[in-house]
Amino acid sequence: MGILEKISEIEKEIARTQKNKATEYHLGLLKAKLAKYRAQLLEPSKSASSKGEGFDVMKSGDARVALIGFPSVGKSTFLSLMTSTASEAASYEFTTLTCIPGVIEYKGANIQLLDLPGIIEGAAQGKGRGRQVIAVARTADVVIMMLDATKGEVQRSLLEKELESVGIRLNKHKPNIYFKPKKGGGISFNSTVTLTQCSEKLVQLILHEYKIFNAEVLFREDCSPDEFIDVIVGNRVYMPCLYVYNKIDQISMEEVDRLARKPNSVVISCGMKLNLDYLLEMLWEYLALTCIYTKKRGPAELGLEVTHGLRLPAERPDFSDAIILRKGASVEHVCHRIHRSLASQFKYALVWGTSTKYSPQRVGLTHTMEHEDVIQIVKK
Ligand SMILES: Nc1nc2c(ncn2[C@@H]2O[C@H](COP(=O)(O)OP(=O)(O)OP(=O)(O)O)[C@@H](O)[C@H]2O)c(=O)[nH]1
Ligand SMILES: [K+]
Ligand SMILES: [Mg+2]
Repeated sequence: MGILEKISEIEKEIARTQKNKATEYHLGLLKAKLAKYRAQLLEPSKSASSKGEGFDVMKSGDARVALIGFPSVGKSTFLSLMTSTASEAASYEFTTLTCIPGVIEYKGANIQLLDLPGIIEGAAQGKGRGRQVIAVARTADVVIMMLDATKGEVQRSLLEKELESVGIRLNKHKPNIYFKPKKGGGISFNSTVTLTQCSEKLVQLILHEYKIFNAEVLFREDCSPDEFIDVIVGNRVYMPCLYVYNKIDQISMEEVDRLARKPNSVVISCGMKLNLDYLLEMLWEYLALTCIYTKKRGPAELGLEVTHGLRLPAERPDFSDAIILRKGASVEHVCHRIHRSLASQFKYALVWGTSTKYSPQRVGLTHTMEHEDVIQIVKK
């Protein structure tokens, strides 16, 4: 039996097994098996033909966004609208056959936007150019799942399933489980919270399925067996995903309203250029980027003024050249971005902005920066 058949057998068995206390272990085991076979399926094949020609686009800019969706939902139209790159759009399916990069300039950041071929059900198993598309999606910071507002919700759940099956977890955080395989000592199991979905016995069963007999496991969260399997397997990608419903010019106001209220969703029309600004705002939030401006010490601050009582103006921050960092970045991150050795010469920094109580405020390397803060670094 091939792997695909094994997978479908297990999926069928899971579907027909009633979920209750008595079947809990059996189901957990089936899920562990399923994850194992899927992993085998995804192992890169040795043949060169599976390599995607035209898919190896260099990462550039401050962040990468991948456009994923069924054929003809408007991905290429969107790229051509938001960037200076033109990507062919047409009314027939599979117009786009490779990965086409463009750049969105927003709030001083360069966001790389990747247009990709449409994907269909079975993409994860290699249908169409599904595997290459999904491989690119894994490298993104945010996925935009573009949907045709005139089509039903089934497209969305099909795509979610495809991405899920290759270890991409959308809008989920990494399960808070400490897991460390050991050389001996058996399995030590602990939890800091009450567990309602996993037990020590189930955890052991799952670990045995992966031939792990010695390990330390600590649940810090009430996780499900699937989440525990994700931790064991390890190569999961936790990806923010924005669901974008395009072509709202074709549906009723009531329907637009209903879609717009869904979590993680934005409604747009590329054709009529509706709501694109709001989409950018949402995208910015999902990318969780922070712009920091630097300011040199002016002559006044260096004590060079006082000629004829004339105050020389302090140097102005350079607002044209922001340093783009991840949300939560510290002063140390800023230093590293400016120069490799700056952190080691660091004495203190002055920060103006929302991250400090006073403007400016003297801060150390561990201070957390916020969006649009201005910083001046003083060296030893
Ligand atoms: N009514 C309407 N049509 C749109 C909108 N956006 C795109 N289209 C049309 O939808 C069709 C498909 O657009 P594409 O941009 O080629 O779609 P795609 O997702 O890139 O398609 P593939 O590359 O084939 O996967 C084109 O005929 C577009 O003109 C929109 O907002 N409203
Ligand atoms: K198309
Ligand atoms: Mg296209």
